[in-house]
Formats: sequence, structure tokens, C-alpha cells
Amino acid sequence: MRKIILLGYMGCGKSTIAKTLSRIIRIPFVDLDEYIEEKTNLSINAIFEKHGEIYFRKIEHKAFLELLNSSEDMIIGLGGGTPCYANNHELLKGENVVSVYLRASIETLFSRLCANKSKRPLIANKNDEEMKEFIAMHLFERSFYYNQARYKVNVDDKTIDQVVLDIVNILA
Ligand SMILES: Nc1ncnc2c1ncn2[C@@H]1O[C@H](COP(=O)(O)OP(=O)(O)OP(=O)(O)O)[C@@H](O)[C@H]1O
Ligand SMILES: O=C(O)C1=C[C@@H](O)[C@@H](O)[C@H](O)C1
Ligand SMILES: [Mg+2]
Repeated sequence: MRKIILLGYMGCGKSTIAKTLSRIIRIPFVDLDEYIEEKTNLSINAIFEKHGEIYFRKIEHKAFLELLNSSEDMIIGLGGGTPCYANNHELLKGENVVSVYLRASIETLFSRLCANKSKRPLIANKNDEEMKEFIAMHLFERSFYYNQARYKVNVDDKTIDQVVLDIVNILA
């Protein structure tokens, strides 16, 4: 069964875009972070605090495999780091998988993440200056993995509907 995977850096719009896409193409959306929170009965923040990032990456990989192997059509919104660990990037080009990298510039990510960072443990404690530097470095490190996606869609200066339309066109 077909799996549509949205990936990209924190704040690029995976969850937002997936919700609208799901309504339009009538395929259910599962957000991997939310799936992990439900499975573990812990918030992502609490998992990082209690068990650390390595543990989180293990359960993230397991949860991603579970969703990929489920028998339904599904839109999966990955966590920002999912493609960068446990060889998850190799799963982006699997059979029946349509993976889309939502590519955003440092400026776009910075302005979106500034407004809402408390639920994102990797940036929660950074000031503006530190955050800009962190995003630039981190995005550079992660780009190799994000670029393993089958398709790339630029999201800078586009409305949610425009990005969704780009994806609908890819799927057509
Ligand atoms: N095309 C867009 N134009 C303007 N704002 C957008 C757009 N897409 C998303 N946003 C806004 O950017 C913020 C981040 O979006 P969202 O939470 O969907 O990102 P995400 O990729 O799921 O992040 P995370 O990896 O941390 O879960 C939200 O406030 C959302 O409303
Ligand atoms: O970019 C990341 O590494 C993360 C992004 C979020 O979606 C969560 O999966 C978690 O906060 C880690
Ligand atoms: Mg999200």
C-alpha cells in the first residue's frame, strides 16, 4: 500500500502540510512524533529528558518501520531528524514509497521556529543568535539525508495551499 512521506527540518511544515494534503487526497495522515508519543505515553520532550536522544532514535526507527509496514495507504510526517539516523534514509526510496523533502531556507526556518520552540528539545534553550547558527550548521549536516527523498518541494514564500498543490501534482 502506498506511503507518502513528508520530511524536512523542524518547522519546514511537515505536520501542517500533511493535514491539508490528507483532507484533499483522502489518505489518512500519521505524524511520527505523535505516534511515538501515543505509543510511549510520553511527550517527545519527556523521552529526551528521561531516556536521552539515542533511546529516542531507536524507538523512532521502530515506529517508522511499523508505519511503513502497515497495510493501509498513509501519509507519514516524519520527525525532523528521522531520515538522519538508523539508515532511515534508505527507506525513503522503497517500493510504494513517495518521499517528499519540504525544503526551507535558514531564514524561513528561523522565523517559524522562533515563534514556537518549547516543544522542540534540540532548540528549546537557545537564544536567537545561537539558534540561527545552530539551524545553519544542522541543516548543512542533514541536507545529505534529506536529499535522499525522491522529490523536493521548495516551501519558501509559498502558502500552505501552494505547497499542497505542488505535492498533489507530484502524485498525479
Ligand atoms: N507554507 C507555510 N506558510 C506559512 N507558515 C507555515 C507554512 N507551513 C507551515 N507553516 C507554519 O510553520 C510552523 C511550523 O510548521 P509545522 O509544525 O507543520 O512544522 P514541522 O515540519 O511539522 O515541524 P516539527 O519537525 O518540529 O514537527 C507552524 O506554525 C505552521 O503554521
Ligand atoms: O530535528 C529533530 O531531530 C527532531 C525533530 C522533531 O520532529 C522531533 O522528532 C524531535 O524533537 C527531534
Ligand atoms: Mg511536526
